[in-house]
Amino acid sequence: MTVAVGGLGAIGLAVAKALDEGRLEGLRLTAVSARDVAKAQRVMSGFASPVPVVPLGELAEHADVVVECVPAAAFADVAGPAVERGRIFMPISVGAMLRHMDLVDRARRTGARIIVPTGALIGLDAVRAAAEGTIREVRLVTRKPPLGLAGAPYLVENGIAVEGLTEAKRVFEGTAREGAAGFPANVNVAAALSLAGIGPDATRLEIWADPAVTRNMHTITVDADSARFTMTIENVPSEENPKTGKITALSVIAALRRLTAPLVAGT
Ligand SMILES: NC(=O)C1=CN([C@@H]2O[C@H](COP(=O)(O)OP(=O)(O)OC[C@H]3O[C@@H](n4cnc5c(N)ncnc54)[C@H](OP(=O)(O)O)[C@@H]3O)[C@@H](O)[C@H]2O)C=CC1
Ligand SMILES: O=C([O-])CC(=O)C(=O)O
Repeated sequence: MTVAVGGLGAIGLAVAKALDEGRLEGLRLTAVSARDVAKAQRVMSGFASPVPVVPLGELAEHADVVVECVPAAAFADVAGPAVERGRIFMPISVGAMLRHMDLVDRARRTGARIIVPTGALIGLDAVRAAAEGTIREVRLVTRKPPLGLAGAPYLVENGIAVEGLTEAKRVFEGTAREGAAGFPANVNVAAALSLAGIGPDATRLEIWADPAVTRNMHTITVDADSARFTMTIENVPSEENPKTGKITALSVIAALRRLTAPLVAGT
């Protein structure tokens, strides 16, 4: 299968490198997109097989699988053409996906498939299994260093300051949909959890700005007729973008690997 990657930042570059290095059996990188084309070409000069840098809307013309790794604002430029051409579309700006759920109906029509990786979160296999039965409650508590949240539209609109905090402060409580809208660069994990489980309006989210933590921490709690579980992940920030946990790119790589692997484990 051929793969195109939109965005060569913290996540996209790691994914493109894994493909270029031949670490994903049966998958080959054929195109990338970047805002700064000259920078992308410089970065790829170290690749075994550099590929064309094309506009986001053209990625789908170059590959069977289109991976979106751009800021939320550019999500639709990648997503629309990929789904329209019937590709496998892998979004990572999952908060933006919630505002474009019409893509699911379009995918049904074109034969495209939208595969949302677990990303920076944990346990979506168990959430999906539980959702085949009856789930009573899904809750996510996200705890981040205050600077990782600074500038989020919800904080700005509500005059909530996170600078100079000496103790943890709960800055948001609401639904995953409201959280994804108010914190577009921060809680993609809440959006992914909601899509795996009971949807963005029923999934509850709390966001804490906590000066005592150096990692992005996410705890999910699920109460279902089949099981009750609580899981926490503590994400090491990536060097390129401290808002993004290192495990996010690895999750995308693992999700790509299962597209062609002869054996896959996990739901
Ligand atoms: N699902 C999850 O669990 C997680 C999701 N995310 C989300 O994933 C997305 C990517 O994150 P991350 O890799 O850390 O972000 P970065 O900011 O590190 O990288 C984004 C890249 O997109 C490029 N870009 C921006 N605009 C365009 C455009 N119009 N055309 C082509 N390329 C463009 C930028 O180029 P340039 O460098 O030239 O500006 C940059 O290289 C974000 O939306 C983030 O919120 C993050 C963490 C976890
Ligand atoms: O924890 C992370 O790496 C990033 C995060 O919360 C998100 O974007 O949802």
